[in-house]
Amino acid sequence: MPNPNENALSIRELSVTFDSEDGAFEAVRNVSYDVPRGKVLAVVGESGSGKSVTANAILGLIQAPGRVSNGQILFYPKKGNPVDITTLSEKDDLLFKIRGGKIGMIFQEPMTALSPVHSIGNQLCEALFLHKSVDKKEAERVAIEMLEKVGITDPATRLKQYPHEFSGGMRQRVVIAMALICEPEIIIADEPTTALDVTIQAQILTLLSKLQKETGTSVIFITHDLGVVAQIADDVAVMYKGRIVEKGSVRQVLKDPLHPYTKALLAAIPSQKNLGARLPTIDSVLGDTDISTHTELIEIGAGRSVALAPEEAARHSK
Ligand SMILES: Nc1ncnc2c1ncn2[C@@H]1O[C@H](COP(=O)(O)OP(=O)(O)OP(=O)(O)O)[C@@H](O)[C@H]1O
Repeated sequence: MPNPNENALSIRELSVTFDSEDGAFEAVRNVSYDVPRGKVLAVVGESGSGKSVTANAILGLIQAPGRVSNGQILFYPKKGNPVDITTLSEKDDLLFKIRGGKIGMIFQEPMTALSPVHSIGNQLCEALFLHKSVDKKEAERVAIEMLEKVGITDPATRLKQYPHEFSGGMRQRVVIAMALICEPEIIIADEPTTALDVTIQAQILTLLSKLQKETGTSVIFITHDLGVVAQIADDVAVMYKGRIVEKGSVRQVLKDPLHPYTKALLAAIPSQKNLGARLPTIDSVLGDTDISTHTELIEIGAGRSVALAPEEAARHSK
């Protein structure tokens, strides 16, 4: 499994299927994307497009009636051999090491990531005990340092407190500290600011961006908001109904979106210009455009791919 591009992770032709009495439903279809080391890849798309199911597959978290029905998820650790995560079972020690250790996770809703009955300090130290060989004193020192890094004042006192004693924004800072404390090589951030109010959202995004640059961690940032993508990401993959319909660098894709769905997502971003105006819905921008017929991604050069009719894709080829 060579890795010429220095990616931290490469997904290849991944499909995830949910079986039910009514038949099989492919929630993720033939998805391929790369997460370059030290960079931020945004995965954007509306609710139900398959962003979270893909992220769960990366962590080996697809459970029955779901299954990975095709493809590979290649993790390239900085040290050691590449691993195809789809081949690991729940009993595998390696999967345990990867989940929460090499690959950290920041969820949308901080309370799902934190236990209400344990102090913040206990939870941060527990994460360290699981993945690093440290004693209690060292774990507490690292936990205090981590809380400081995420902007929590008086960390030694805060360590003894419980999640309900923190505001929503502060709780999300704790979750970020939890995700980063084992020095993961990749962080998956699944809509990490959606549950927060707008001012706090901006603070959390700035914090994430700063920490990502300081630590050089690779990030998969899941969102439905292309506005956020512009702020935080290097590359973007746009998902629609389980497939990727366009991918490339953020600069290229936002400046010159080619797929009708990407164009519709861009039109739906609130901006200074349309402040106060009613934003168009994605369906209204798409109108009668049928975007279901061209499902294969075609490479058009400069690291960019788009699912368009071949003759149309050829017009955009560089
Ligand atoms: N456990 C499950 N059983 C059956 N179908 C599922 C299950 N989990 C997810 N799905 C389906 O897979 C599809 C993709 O869901 P997914 O959660 O990945 O979407 P998403 O793009 O992350 O949306 P959101 O932004 O709302 O989280 C959806 O149609 C969803 O209903």
